[in-house]
Amino acid sequence: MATGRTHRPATRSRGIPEATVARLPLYLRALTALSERSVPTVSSEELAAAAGVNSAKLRKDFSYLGSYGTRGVGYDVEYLVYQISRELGLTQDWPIVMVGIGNLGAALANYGGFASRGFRVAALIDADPAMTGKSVAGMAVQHADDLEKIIDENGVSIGVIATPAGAAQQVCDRLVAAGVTSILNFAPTVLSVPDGVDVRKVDLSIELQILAFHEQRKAGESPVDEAEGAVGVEGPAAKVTKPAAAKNNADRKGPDGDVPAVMPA
Ligand SMILES: NC(=O)c1ccc[n+]([C@@H]2O[C@H](COP(=O)([O-])OP(=O)(O)OC[C@H]3O[C@@H](n4cnc5c(N)ncnc54)[C@H](O)[C@@H]3O)[C@@H](O)[C@H]2O)c1
Repeated sequence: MATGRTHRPATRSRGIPEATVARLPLYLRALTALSERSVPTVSSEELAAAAGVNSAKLRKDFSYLGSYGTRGVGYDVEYLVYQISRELGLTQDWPIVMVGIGNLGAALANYGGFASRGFRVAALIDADPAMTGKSVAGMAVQHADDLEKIIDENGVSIGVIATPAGAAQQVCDRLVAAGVTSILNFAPTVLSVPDGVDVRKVDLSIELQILAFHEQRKAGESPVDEAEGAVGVEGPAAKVTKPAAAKNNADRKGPDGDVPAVMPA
């Protein structure tokens, strides 16, 4: 019988804000680096700087975990690593399946960072019969016909979709019907899922488009300059004034300024 598939993140049921949940991996990454250097304690300021977060926000975030540190000493690094890992559900094994083992799927399968963070790639699945049995990242690719069986046998609750956009919804529906309750979607399409299923979307081209927007602003070429003289450019975007755009840009920066590369679906 499959295990773990009805697990919901305890963090939400315990009332930790989503924004705090989204920062926990940043703290964990910084803390893991400290732990690897055998640093025993860290101040909120040092940890905030290492995680790229404002220190007052960090203290507030940690208060949700019931972790307040010791005045003059700071936070115990090992204990915080444990606490945050537990809060994120990383103290247990999460088998994942990847569907669509083309260029991107194969690259993801070869990425060692999943396993080191507790995500075991249980199966690689592709619909192309020519891919079946092929070795990718040391695993034999399995045919999509067996998707339901593979999910059941491995107790999978997290699926990664790296198929073409046109196939993604159908793959998603099959994953969900088979018991998957969390999906990481790389395909450039919006997925419909029933209540109780979480979808996170990664789209690097959107990130590049946002960077292009800011590059354009830095170069002092706001669309409004061109729009004013251009024919047929209308709409709210063309009405943005330069100072407002500059303010928006400034608002994005600061200690928490990075827009996460993984956007909520
Ligand atoms: N999110 C991002 O930042 C990002 C970056 C690159 C690519 N992509 C997207 O990722 C997807 C994959 O890109 P790619 O370059 O690897 O494409 P690809 O064509 O190399 O690979 C797609 C694979 O999916 C398989 N496939 C098709 N239908 C399937 C189905 N129903 N079930 C199982 N497997 C199926 C194909 O056989 C193929 O092996 C595309 O949707 C692409 O747009 C996203």
